[in-house]
Amino acid sequence: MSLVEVDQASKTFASRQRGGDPVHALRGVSLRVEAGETLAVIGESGSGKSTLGRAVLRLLDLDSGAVRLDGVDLAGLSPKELRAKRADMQIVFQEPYESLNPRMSIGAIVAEPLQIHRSELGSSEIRTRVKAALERVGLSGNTASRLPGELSGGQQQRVGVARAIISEPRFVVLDEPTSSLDLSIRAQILALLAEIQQDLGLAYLFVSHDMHTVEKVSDRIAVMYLGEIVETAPTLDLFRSPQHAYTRTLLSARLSADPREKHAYRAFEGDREVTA
Ligand SMILES: Nc1ncnc2c1ncn2[C@@H]1O[C@H](COP(=O)(O)OP(=O)(O)OP(=O)(O)O)[C@@H](O)[C@H]1O
Repeated sequence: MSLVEVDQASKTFASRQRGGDPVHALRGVSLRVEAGETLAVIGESGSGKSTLGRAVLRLLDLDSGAVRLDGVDLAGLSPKELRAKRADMQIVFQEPYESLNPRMSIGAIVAEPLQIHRSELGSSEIRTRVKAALERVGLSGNTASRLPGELSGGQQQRVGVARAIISEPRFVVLDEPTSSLDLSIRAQILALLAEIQQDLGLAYLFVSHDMHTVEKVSDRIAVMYLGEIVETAPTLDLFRSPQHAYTRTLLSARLSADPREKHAYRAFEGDREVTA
């Protein structure tokens, strides 16, 4: 049994445009995440990566399919049981500032998961743990009294990481955790995430559109294209011998993550590119 198992997950959204076609964000996606590993999910913008990350944590409901943590189907849990499971699975978002309540102190933001999942802890124990979590991510304990707007982007993302790890999860979804940051800061946050993974034995689902990043951080890579996983392989194998045409296109660096570019008109069927 794997730590996280996703079986045949499907999700369709009504179009955001009036009269538009429904969007099949996930089409029968299956994957496994083992304890302590990093599985990267890579694909261009709109391929369904964030939807998958949220569905895995049951932050949104699937139309069909199942997500299991330790073999337990999350859809079968009561709200109370799901809350308890959430201590074990957390998320770090792409835009740190948007994911932090601007009116809450950093201390209150980082303490929140403990207040939800460990309500038996007293306030002085919570303060001690918040300080330790902030220090663990390279921030001083007195950052707790500051507001998100007073911090740099990199510091804000460190707060996002502290909030994700304070409940001692075993699985964290990293939804493009560095793509809004400057290049020099990106490397620091990636190094921090790797250290924390080692220390805590965490498993990551690392959502990204950037092959260079996932090459550095992942044990295995799942490639998403139009709501489907077209290929999953250990990182080295995927780079050495990509099986699917879309993976080869991603690797050839002809493809950027910008959907306005020409590649958006490329199409892939089975394992080959179909040119119009
Ligand atoms: N709540 C929603 N309502 C309607 N459509 C949605 C909703 N959420 C996502 N979508 C659509 O589903 C598809 C997949 O979106 P998703 O955000 O999962 O892709 P992504 O690969 O994470 O892209 P990005 O890297 O741009 O975030 C897109 O076409 C998106 O517009």
